Amino acid sequence: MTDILERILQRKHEEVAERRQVRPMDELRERAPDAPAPRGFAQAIERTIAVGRPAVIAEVKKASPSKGVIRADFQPAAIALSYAEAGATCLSVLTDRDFFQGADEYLVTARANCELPVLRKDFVIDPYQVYEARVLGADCVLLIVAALDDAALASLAELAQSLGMDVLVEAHDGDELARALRLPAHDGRLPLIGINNRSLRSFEVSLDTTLSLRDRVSGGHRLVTESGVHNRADVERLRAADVHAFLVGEAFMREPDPGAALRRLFFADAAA
Ligand SMILES: O=P(O)(O)OC[C@@H](O)[C@@H](O)c1c[nH]c2ccccc12
Repeated sequence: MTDILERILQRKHEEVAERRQVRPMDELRERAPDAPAPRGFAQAIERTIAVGRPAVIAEVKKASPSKGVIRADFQPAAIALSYAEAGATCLSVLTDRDFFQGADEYLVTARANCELPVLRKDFVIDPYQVYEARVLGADCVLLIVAALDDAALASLAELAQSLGMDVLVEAHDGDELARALRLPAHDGRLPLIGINNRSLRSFEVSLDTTLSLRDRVSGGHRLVTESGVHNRADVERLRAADVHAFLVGEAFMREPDPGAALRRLFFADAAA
């Protein structure tokens, strides 16, 4: 079986090498302090949950390897605005070009068109991409446990946090979750813990992934459930299990009005 994660990571190594040629890391490092100040990604999530609302990280995603093109008429500025007006807490923007048809510009555009904190959704394997994320204005970066060894995971998380960003550390199973939970706090702030319901190896989706691991995430860690949330029953099942932060893409991106879809899924009362 072709392992999609391995293919993506192979290509990502090449891509980072290409980018370093065009724009050296020293240049990015020098520009990072001039980037727009981080908006407080984890803090926005905590504030939302503290007032009893679900924290929705709404994803701006044109296509994926498992689904192909999800949204043909793709306008990141309008999508970001629509999400913000519907009550999203944060945005997630795919920047990977070769497998998700994303772009760095989509992140810049989406962020410029609202006031929400933004996650750079990409396959981060190198400090270069962390500096790049901050220069683009990202407020949080995704780190995928399955893509990194412990040393790389810890140093990339530290770098992101030292640049003022939050980190969302993504796990798919108990072993990966244990590794994510071992990451230390930085200035008293722990990484956000993402549990991806979609296997990046087989594409299979099951909310049971989150539900079965839920109890292992406690204390100061905030759990974010990722992928495969499609209807109100899904949301209710997860909320009943004390899961209050949701990363959702496809269910919004397939609808003509993504913000209206967000409202229906999370905020409309049962009659609406
Ligand atoms: O479109 P969905 O099923 O709602 O999923 C969103 C998000 O969780 C998914 O895009 C994702 C989760 N982890 C990733 C890592 C890389 C690329 C994409 C992802």
